[in-house]
Amino acid sequence: MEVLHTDQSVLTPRLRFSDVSVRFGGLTALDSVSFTVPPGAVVGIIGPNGAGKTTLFNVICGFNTPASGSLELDGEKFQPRRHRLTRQGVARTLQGLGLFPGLTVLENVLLGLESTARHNPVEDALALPRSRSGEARLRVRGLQTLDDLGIASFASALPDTLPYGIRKKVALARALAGSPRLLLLDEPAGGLAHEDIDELAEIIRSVPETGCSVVLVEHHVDLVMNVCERIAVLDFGKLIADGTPAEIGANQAVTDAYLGVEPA
Ligand SMILES: Nc1ncnc2c1ncn2[C@@H]1O[C@H](COP(=O)(O)OP(=O)(O)OP(=O)(O)O)[C@@H](O)[C@H]1O
Repeated sequence: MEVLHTDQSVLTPRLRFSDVSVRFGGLTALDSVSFTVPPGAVVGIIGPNGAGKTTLFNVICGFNTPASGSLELDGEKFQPRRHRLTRQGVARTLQGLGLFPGLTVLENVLLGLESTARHNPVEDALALPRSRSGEARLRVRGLQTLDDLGIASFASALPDTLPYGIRKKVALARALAGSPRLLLLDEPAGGLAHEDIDELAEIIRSVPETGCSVVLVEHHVDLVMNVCERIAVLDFGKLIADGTPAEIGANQAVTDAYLGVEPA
């Protein structure tokens, strides 16, 4: 496949986070934080416990409203609507799995597609059930996503019967099924064995091939260093560094704040 080398700096960022501040009473969880996520890039967000990483995700998902600042998605003002996020092109995986134990793997993945499915306005107005062809299309898309992650053979299984690493992939498939523009991964390596983390790294690296950008919050620094082209570092709600993995690895302030500290 021919690879086009584009200068990312001239492209409109997939996500622009501008001067965003979030306060909880007297606590400033994010303090005028700005960074961008280029199209088709994997960007890592690291920082010690309480640095503001989850709050940053929550702003992008509309769960926390900034006191000031703004967001843009593909150059347009972005006002996240948490119940319509998938339709806005943003998907998120949770720190836990968030799978429904009573639904099969495929049914769990289809939940990720439900909210993106373009409804037929007449069917909607009359509260008619989704057409069979529409259902079939969603199932094909769900199965394709499972297949892309190498887990199509588990489509009919219940999640609790599967190893943790597979269940993690199911959660990822649910997020990817709706073909998001931006995928937020919240500590995806948590609870995974070493070999599963290597496989996860491969998957994360492959996501931009679909045109989707990734923001990765992760304590597993090796994973972040391996898969991200840029890394933003938060400490006490402030952005203390933003650069390539090599730049971040060589940054003394980052080492002091975070890299020297073994995560719990
Ligand atoms: N809803 C809330 N109400 C009050 N304080 C909050 C709330 N959510 C987060 N905080 C505080 O905001 C700060 C940032 O928290 P946040 O969870 O974003 O950090 P984090 O970097 O994700 O930490 P961790 O790595 O432990 O998940 C912390 O001091 C936290 O206690």
